[in-house]
Amino acid sequence: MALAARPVVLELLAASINVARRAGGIIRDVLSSGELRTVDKVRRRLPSLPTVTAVTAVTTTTAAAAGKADRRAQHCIIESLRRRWPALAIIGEEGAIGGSEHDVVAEVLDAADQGVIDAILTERSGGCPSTLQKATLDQISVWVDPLDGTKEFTEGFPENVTVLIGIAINGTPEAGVIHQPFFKAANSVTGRTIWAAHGLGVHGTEVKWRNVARDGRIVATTRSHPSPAIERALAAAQPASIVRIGGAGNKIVHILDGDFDAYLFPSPGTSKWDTCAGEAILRAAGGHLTDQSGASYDYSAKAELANARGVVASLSDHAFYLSCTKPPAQL
Ligand SMILES: Nc1ncnc2c1ncn2[C@@H]1O[C@H](COP(=O)(O)O)[C@@H](O)[C@H]1OP(=O)(O)O
Ligand SMILES: [Mg+2]
Ligand SMILES: [Mg+2]
Ligand SMILES: [Mg+2]
Repeated sequence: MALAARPVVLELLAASINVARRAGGIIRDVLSSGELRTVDKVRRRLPSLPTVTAVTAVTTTTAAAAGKADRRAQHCIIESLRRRWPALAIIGEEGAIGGSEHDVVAEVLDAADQGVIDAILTERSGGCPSTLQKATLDQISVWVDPLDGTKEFTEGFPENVTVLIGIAINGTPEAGVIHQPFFKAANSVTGRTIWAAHGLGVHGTEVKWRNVARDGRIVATTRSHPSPAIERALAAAQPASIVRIGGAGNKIVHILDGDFDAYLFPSPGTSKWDTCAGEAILRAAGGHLTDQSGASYDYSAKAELANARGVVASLSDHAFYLSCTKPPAQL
């Protein structure tokens, strides 16, 4: 049953699911056609089995290929959305770039995606959450990271790569899409798209909460941007194990999948496009993504781009993880 007038933010969400998937296909194409080099075997920890490391050969690609994938994926996302909503505030990591018409999605609204959202709304008692119903285009800002986990993309860990599209209403992340171009599903389909909206729940994965009391804490952080503050916070968390993997979106997905409990990054380095989508999805699951003091970031179109006060993300126990990032008491 088509809704009378779909809220613009839900049309935008359905379109974002579609273009994120298309951008993922572009990234896979660039990797498969890029300059690939197979480097020596590397030992890496498996997130689901933190005490086990696997030795695998990895295929790397060049920074030029990563740049090309970044630019093409961003052009696909931003140009496709802008054709439908020319006045929409969209901020992309790669800045103002051109691109080929070939990468633009002519019809951004995929009927199937829109149908899934319509069905959720129809089944939801009370209909559409008023935050989503009332939002007007001028209140919306969209933050796009076309390829998160760039370093890992070039160093042979493509499974860390995600496409991130975050949708904020009056500066608060209310809907988001995280697409994993290299996710291998059980039915060997490549790619997975996780999305959520305020009050409509999380879709594309079944959110799992770990039993910390029984199994101990598993905490994740950066693989490629370490700092002493991060090491202090990890020590303070006294985790059963630590996972060091790339990508902001990737770490949010692993929290939702129940692979670990928190993402601790009490350092500058990430930007609004790294966290807007993940924050919206975590919030829809009942979790939190804040700065290291527990304050929310502002995602309105004119907000500062940098997450200057770090990132702490969790499904539960957020106050505990914030306490781990406190600087050592002044001696
Ligand atoms: N110092 C930094 N300089 C540039 N980007 C950073 C930095 N630290 C983090 N990022 C961005 O935040 C993401 C999460 O960080 P990490 O992977 O280290 O956990 C990175 O994938 C990268 O996004 P991107 O790859 O889109 O440039
Ligand atoms: Mg990023
Ligand atoms: Mg990026
Ligand atoms: Mg970057």
